[in-house]
Amino acid sequence: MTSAALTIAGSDSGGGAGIQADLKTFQELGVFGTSALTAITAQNTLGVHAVQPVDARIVAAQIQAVLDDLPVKAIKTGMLFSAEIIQSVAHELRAYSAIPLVIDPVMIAKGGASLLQNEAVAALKDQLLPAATLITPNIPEAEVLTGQLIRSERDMVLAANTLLSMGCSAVLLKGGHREDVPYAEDLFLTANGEHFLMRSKRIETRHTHGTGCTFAAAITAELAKGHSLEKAVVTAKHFIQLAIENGIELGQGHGPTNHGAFRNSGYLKTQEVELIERR
Ligand SMILES: Nc1ncnc2c1ncn2[C@@H]1O[C@H](COP(=O)(O)OP(=O)(O)O)[C@@H](O)[C@H]1O
Ligand SMILES: Cc1ncc(COP(=O)(O)OP(=O)(O)O)c(N)n1
Repeated sequence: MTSAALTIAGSDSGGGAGIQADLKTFQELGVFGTSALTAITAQNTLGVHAVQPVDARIVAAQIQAVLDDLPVKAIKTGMLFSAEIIQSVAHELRAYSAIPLVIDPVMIAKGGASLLQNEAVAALKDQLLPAATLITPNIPEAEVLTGQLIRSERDMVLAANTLLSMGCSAVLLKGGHREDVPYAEDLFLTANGEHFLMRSKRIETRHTHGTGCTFAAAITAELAKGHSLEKAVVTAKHFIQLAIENGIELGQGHGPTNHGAFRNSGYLKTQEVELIERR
């Protein structure tokens, strides 16, 4: 039977991030995509022009409708916007704790627009993070969640450990925002003590819109297919590397990545990703 995955996220009218990126990624990786919309953004490659949150009761109803009927094998959250929506999502997912949950704690879009209200950070930490199989913060998000500055690989390890202490089962701290190194390096750490770095060549490109959403969606799709968390994060790193490398020439700002590049490569993993076991 085909596996389904559920994304609980905001809509990006420009198609590069949010629910659109998630559904394209699910499709590319052979998983049936389902969705619960949390917010509508008027957005393009230049930035976010407007945000309209969806009523928390409608968010809950969408989640119920999907989970009541479809064979969802993994769930991802993206833009959640408010404490009310977070509360409603946490409540709905409580009965489905056996399904792997990937939380991408989306806070700020590349153009600087806020996608999570400041007063919702506490709700995210208290109500949702402890339920996560994996959280995938970027460096600014990890700094907000931990209150720690992250400027080096050592800082990444310290912050990832602080995030684990908040109750999630594993952390993938994404290093795309680090400016001190010529590579894009992400740290994976589990509550069982497993840890490794995934390092890839940093690509000089404007096509980085939706990289975080796409990466977390690829992990979710691989989990939905039954792969282990470790295998899922590695395949997803290859997926995002190829998607960035083959970015699509659209828009005037931060252009979209190419969700079809991994399939077009014959699902081949790229030589650009190196796995580094940490001592
Ligand atoms: N210029 C780049 N070249 C290669 N990989 C990148 C680049 N920018 C980001 N990445 C990778 O894309 C993924 C998403 O990371 P990041 O950009 O940090 O997240 P977000 O989109 O949430 O800010 C990570 O695997 C990161 O290492
Ligand atoms: C609707 C919506 N959700 C999430 C994001 C942020 O996506 P991300 O992958 O972090 O990429 P950038 O916005 O940083 O390019 C979004 N923009 N819109």
